[in-house]
Amino acid sequence: MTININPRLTQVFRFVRCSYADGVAELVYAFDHGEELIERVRFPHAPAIPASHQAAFDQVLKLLHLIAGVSYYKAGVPPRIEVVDGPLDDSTAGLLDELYLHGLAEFAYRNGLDLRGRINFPRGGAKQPEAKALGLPHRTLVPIGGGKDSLVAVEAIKSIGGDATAVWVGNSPLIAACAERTGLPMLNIQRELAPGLFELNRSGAWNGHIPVTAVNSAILSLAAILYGFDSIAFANERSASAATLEYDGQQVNHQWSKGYAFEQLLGEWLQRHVAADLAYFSLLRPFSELAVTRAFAKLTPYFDVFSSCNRNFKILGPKPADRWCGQCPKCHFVFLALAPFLAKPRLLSIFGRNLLDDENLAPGFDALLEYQDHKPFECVGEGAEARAAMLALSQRSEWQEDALVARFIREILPQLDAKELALEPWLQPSAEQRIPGRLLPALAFFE
Ligand SMILES: CC(=O)N[C@H]1[C@@H](OP(=O)(O)OP(=O)(O)OC[C@H]2O[C@@H](n3ccc(=O)[nH]c3=O)[C@H](O)[C@@H]2O)O[C@H](CO)[C@@H](O)[C@@H]1O[C@H](C)C(=O)N[C@@H](C)C(=O)N[C@@H](CCC(=O)O)C(=O)O
Ligand SMILES: Nc1ncnc2c1ncn2[C@@H]1O[C@H](COP(=O)(O)OP(=O)(O)OP(=O)(O)O)[C@@H](O)[C@H]1O
Repeated sequence: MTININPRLTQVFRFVRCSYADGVAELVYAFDHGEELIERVRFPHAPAIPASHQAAFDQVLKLLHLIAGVSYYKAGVPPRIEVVDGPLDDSTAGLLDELYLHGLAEFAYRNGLDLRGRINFPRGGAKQPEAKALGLPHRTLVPIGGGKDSLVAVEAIKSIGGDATAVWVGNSPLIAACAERTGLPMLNIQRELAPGLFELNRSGAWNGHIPVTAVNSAILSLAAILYGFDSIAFANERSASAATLEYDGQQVNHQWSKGYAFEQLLGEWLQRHVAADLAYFSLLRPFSELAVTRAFAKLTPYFDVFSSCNRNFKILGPKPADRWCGQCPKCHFVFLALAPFLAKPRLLSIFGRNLLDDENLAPGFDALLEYQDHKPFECVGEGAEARAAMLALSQRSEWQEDALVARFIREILPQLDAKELALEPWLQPSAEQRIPGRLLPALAFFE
């Protein structure tokens, strides 16, 4: 198929239709009346949908269609959004307006666009009846991302004997290896972006970051209804709610759909519109990145399979030769955040090198510390927690002489207020969370 359209010049982004049959969801979009862009999500060994769950399933399928549209909408950001099925009820339109505005905030900032006032999902459709409980089985889907966070969530749930399944979207062998290592039952859902999107990208469409956690969340919500799970336990830490930067009065957060605002919006929408007994939440919400890395440092069986380096997860193009590229902000941050909690030789054996002894990486670590730069557009912790980790290392003889720790002691530390650099407060949980009561005992894993 050849897409003969410049999406930047289009007037309308259309949610054309969505359907589901035999384990495959089809999500169809178009710009103006141009060719259809079809994304497919494949659910393996999909059981028949019980009649009592059909309405709930249809609701989530529609929401998935609306959420996954963000990958295509961003290619053109035309002035109008049309939902061919008719206008949405106000609460659904509100959720989508928020998701597209904040989830695309980094995309807009980096492309010099201002999406405020531009994203208006059609509203005014009939109010939906309140969803009832479906009697979903007490089982938890635990999404696996290949990195440390989801593995900590897995082990916390295992520590209380929770009935859990490791689930992932896409065909990353690295994620599959992590899922296998958990020893849990596994579920791998495939997602195929419309090939036309890559053509549009090649011919000059707008491109940039999208809130991919929202897409994965909608896919897993559909899986929960389809296979019968009453809970979806993401591993999004507290630090994910902190903005990357502020620009023209707007917060820009690379991780917006990992943050608490989105968790509340989607979690409440699912309980109201889909099933009163479906819980969507993050098990790691009370914890900072440093509290999570401290917990992960004890999980040695995962050290030779996990990677937080996002370069492994590209759909197109080459993957890094090593699990850790060593060049990106995720590699830098995870190295720094694990260092206070792991024996140095162990850490170096995970990464295959000492990133803190490489002067060429100074700009990368400076950005993490928010020193002369803003936090990188990546899934990294807050600047203040990176500074706390660096201070902890600067007080340890085995790290003090490494190039970037020595530079921190010499150049950066004198400009900081030492009282604000303690590590201990970062290890304390905060109260903000939406974890269901039956899984709350899993938090003891972090003590
Ligand atoms: C792996 C990665 O980081 N990809 C980002 C990168 O994409 P790139 O062009 O280098 O290659 P591909 O990943 O192969 O993607 C090709 C194009 O496909 C489009 N696309 C891809 C996935 C998708 O869900 N929707 C899409 O539209 C896009 O046009 C790609 O160019 O750069 C892109 C542009 O900035 C990013 O959009 C790619 O990010 C992926 C969506 C992705 O999965 N990224 C996660 C690793 C990620 O950023 N996770 C965040 C979660 C934050 C959140 O709020 O959800 C995090 O870890 O902080
Ligand atoms: N392909 C995927 N399929 C399902 N869930 C995913 C996928 N990628 C990421 N996630 C989930 O999204 C959330 C955020 O991802 P994130 O990358 O922060 O976590 P992680 O990979 O577990 O840890 P790390 O921060 O070390 O990369 C986690 O709950 C993770 O499991």
